[in-house]
Amino acid sequence: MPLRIDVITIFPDYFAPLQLSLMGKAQQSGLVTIAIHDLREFTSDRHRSVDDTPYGGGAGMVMTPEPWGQAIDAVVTDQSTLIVPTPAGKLFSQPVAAELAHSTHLIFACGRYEGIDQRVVEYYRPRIDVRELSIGDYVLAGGDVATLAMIEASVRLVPGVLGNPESLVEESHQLPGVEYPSYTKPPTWRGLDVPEVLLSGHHDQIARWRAEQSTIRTTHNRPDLLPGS
Ligand SMILES: N#Cc1c(-c2ccc3ccn(Cc4ccncc4)c3c2)n[nH]c1N
Repeated sequence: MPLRIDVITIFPDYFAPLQLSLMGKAQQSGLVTIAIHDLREFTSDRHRSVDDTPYGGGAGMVMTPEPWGQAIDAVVTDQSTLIVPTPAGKLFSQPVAAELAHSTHLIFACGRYEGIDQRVVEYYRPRIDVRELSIGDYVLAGGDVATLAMIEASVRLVPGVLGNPESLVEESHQLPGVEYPSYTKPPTWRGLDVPEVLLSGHHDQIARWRAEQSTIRTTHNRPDLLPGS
């Protein structure tokens, strides 16, 4: 059963990259199906409006609930998980990507402006799994880039999408800490040599060196990921 993904957005063109590379191959292989829906197709006024002023005042505009209700109702099933990217969401992570990769149907609601009327989340929460997710502690202009990131991180974990599942084992955020540095040909580049141990053929020594490098890198770049931190 392929993973089905429906993306609802006012900027469908943001998702053209999903036809390329690994994401494109995943769709061609039938492991994943991705459909992009223009929210404005679900409006009923001649201006195809999707936003209005916020109750309670404040800057900016808020996306009105009805177009979202019409758009989500058009694709939702009782197997759906509704993902709402928002700066206020729980942090998206590799474990969350793994959960999404094993879902049946994901609906991404890509908001813009100051976000989507909260009643959309409130309406669907009793009916299906609803997850408000953030991709990090910085502010984007909308949910589209976050959705691209979450789709790519999740789809690459769908069994069969990656040619060599081995490559999933040693990558950052799978293992405790971050991954070791990588090198390839040429053996010397602009006077810089590849670490000799990697050319030695001694697999135990290489494994030990890589573990040391992972710890050094994690300590320097992501001490928060060190065991016991
Ligand atoms: N995931 C995620 C995000 C977003 C995000 C996601 C959806 C929307 C919809 C609208 N905006 C703009 C906005 C809204 C409220 N406050 C400030 C800006 C969004 C931002 N920003 N940063 C993240 N890590």
